[in-house]
Amino acid sequence: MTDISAIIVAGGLGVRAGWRADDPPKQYRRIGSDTVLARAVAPFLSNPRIATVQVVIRAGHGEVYAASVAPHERLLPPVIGGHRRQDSVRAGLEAIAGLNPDAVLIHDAARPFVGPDLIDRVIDALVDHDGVIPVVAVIDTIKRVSADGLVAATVARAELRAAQTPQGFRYRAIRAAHSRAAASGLDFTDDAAIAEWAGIAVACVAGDPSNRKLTTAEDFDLAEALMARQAHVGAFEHGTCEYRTGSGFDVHRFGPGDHVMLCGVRIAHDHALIGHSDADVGLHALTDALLGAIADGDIGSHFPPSDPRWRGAESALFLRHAAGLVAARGGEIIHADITVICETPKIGPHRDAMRARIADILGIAANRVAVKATTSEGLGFAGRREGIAAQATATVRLPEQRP
Ligand SMILES: Nc1ccn([C@@H]2O[C@H](COP(=O)(O)OP(=O)(O)OP(=O)(O)O)[C@@H](O)[C@H]2O)c(=O)n1
Ligand SMILES: C[C@](O)(CO)[C@H](O)COP(=O)(O)O
Repeated sequence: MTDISAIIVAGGLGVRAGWRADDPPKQYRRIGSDTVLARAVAPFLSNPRIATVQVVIRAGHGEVYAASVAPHERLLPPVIGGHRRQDSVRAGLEAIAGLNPDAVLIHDAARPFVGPDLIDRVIDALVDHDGVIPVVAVIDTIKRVSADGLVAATVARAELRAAQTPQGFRYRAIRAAHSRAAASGLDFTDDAAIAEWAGIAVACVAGDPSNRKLTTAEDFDLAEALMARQAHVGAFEHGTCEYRTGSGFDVHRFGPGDHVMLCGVRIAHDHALIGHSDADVGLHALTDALLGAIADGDIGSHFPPSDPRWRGAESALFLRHAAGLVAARGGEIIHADITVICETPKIGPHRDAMRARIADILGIAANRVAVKATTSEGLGFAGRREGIAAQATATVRLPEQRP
């Protein structure tokens, strides 16, 4: 594969990330020192196997684009996209028709954490395949939900994968497929779907969990946390850091219901835990442990139970917020350790799912998260099965704090 172009689609607005009229779209937001778009473009420009990079922008955004991405000899002038993502991709494909490359990589501007290895994996696989996409396994159980909000079915997930970008194709084949798709009036959410529809075989390579698409406001919180953490790596490397440990404890009583939320995982049970939020004692204790480590109040001071906004809230939101506060101080979460105290439900069968969920919320590896459980031998409120308690410890590394 000798002649490869990349198309970066940046013609969306970012409505789900909270875009409002007159705001620049989400791809022009800064995370750390660079915009999302600049970060998404950079690894393609620095890959010597990619001859040209074509960015597709929205009409009227030439100025904000120019302020975001520095000129580069292999970067073509931006072209204007269309109403849907697939229209923008098509505009990019048509714009490079004169170059007629052998292959094209199509990437979302909203995926700024794409790494050089992933790009190389897609290019390597294009030698033997007409279409290649990076995929990651689906970790949550997937439900099909009907219009009335009831679960219609649980979908077997063993064969499911979440598709990422860059997606690579033989240029002429995907250009023709996009052109037919445009004429068909059908909607497609990615280029592989258009390829499949047009009869192009699409192979999969390993994606990268950190190559997330920044879609919602929470995705941006996490991205900023990641950047802040990286910015302080230098300080850590030079030994100007300190370690702190925080602890947390929480209790919720049982009431009527058919499931409990524990450590971010829904477990069928003959009682529910009662609380203002989803009453996840494990995540509440860990949230307090993180807040303790940075000496920044407790879960109640950040999310007052009197505030109706937190009624029924998913506790992942509280934990993510605490992790964001650690990151905002340039900190890194080294370890999280939760002990759940209850007679039932049994925690063992759910331990790995809990660790994976907490790791995902905190943006750290699952081997930095411990979930343990104990009964209280029939003693006390937990022993009488009146509720569940959890205690947690969190260790964080912070840049040295001056008095
Ligand atoms: N008309 C469009 C719509 C989307 N995109 C691009 O396609 C990528 C993936 O789309 P998504 O994350 O859904 O972005 P938005 O369409 O901006 O998001 P939203 O649907 O929340 O408005 C983004 O890089 C986005 O800029 C595009 O080039 N042209
Ligand atoms: C192309 C994509 O990023 C692959 O996961 C995704 O399909 C874009 O979807 P969206 O609906 O534009 O967010």
